[in-house]
Amino acid sequence: MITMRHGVHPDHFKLQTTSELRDEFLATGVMTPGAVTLFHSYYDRFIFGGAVPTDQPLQLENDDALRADYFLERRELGLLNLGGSGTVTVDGTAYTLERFDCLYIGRGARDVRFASASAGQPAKYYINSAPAHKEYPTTKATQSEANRIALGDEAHANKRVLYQYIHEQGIQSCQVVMGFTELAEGNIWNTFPPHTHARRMEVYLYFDLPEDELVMHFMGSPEETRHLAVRNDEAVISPPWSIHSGAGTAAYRFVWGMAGENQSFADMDAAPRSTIR
Ligand SMILES: O=C(O)C(=O)C[C@H](O)C(=O)CO
Ligand SMILES: [Zn+2]
Repeated sequence: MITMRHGVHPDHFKLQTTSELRDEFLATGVMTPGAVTLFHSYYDRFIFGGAVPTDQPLQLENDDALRADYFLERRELGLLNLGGSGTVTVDGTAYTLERFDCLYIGRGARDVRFASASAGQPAKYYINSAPAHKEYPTTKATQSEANRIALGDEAHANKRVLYQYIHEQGIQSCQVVMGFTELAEGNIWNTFPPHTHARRMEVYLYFDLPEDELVMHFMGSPEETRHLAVRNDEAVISPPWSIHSGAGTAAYRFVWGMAGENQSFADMDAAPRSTIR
């Protein structure tokens, strides 16, 4: 079952209570052991979620909301393994994925199954999917094959490294752009100064956050910001008009995924600190 999430107008957004914002934009229970847990955002029809196989493989099930013969009939899918070793089998071909390995599965793949090597240390597959107009080849990439970008500095407590896997110069796709960012020890801020990109929506999944820590995630138009208290393995839907930044109570990692009008990572509109309210 896929949980649907509607979009809201910025004028409606600024009237929402904390509970309403959490209901609309926060996804919890993403990494539920023994289950595939998916959320469908009306922003760019982006589907995201987790698959955590334990002692039995899990299948990517079709969903009536897609009105398709199978899930990837008209879609593509990118996934990152954030947990223990596992195998993803696509139409009979098995791909072994270690932690921080990425797999892109192109439009037209009929049968996708998720397995863990050990039920005690299950794989945790984080999935991003978008409509696809063309079939690109199913492709695996390891963290060492990802494009590595060092960002930030200690003075602003935002020293971090960004790994791009599915992007214009990396794994080829129709819409999905996907990777993860890791904060250096003692650094807490991501994506600050913030930006928006009206051409693409984005989803952040925060992970590797210690049990009793949290990230205050900032969203909204630059001049009308709100925040969500986000915990480990929780995701935030970021509308195309929204900033998406966070400050943690400890270092963490987060997967970022986008879809929309283009795949130009640098196509973003900076929101200088002076404009933030
Ligand atoms: O830490 C960062 O900065 C990011 O990871 C930025 C995201 O990748 C993003 O928002 C790209 O549009
Ligand atoms: Zn962004």
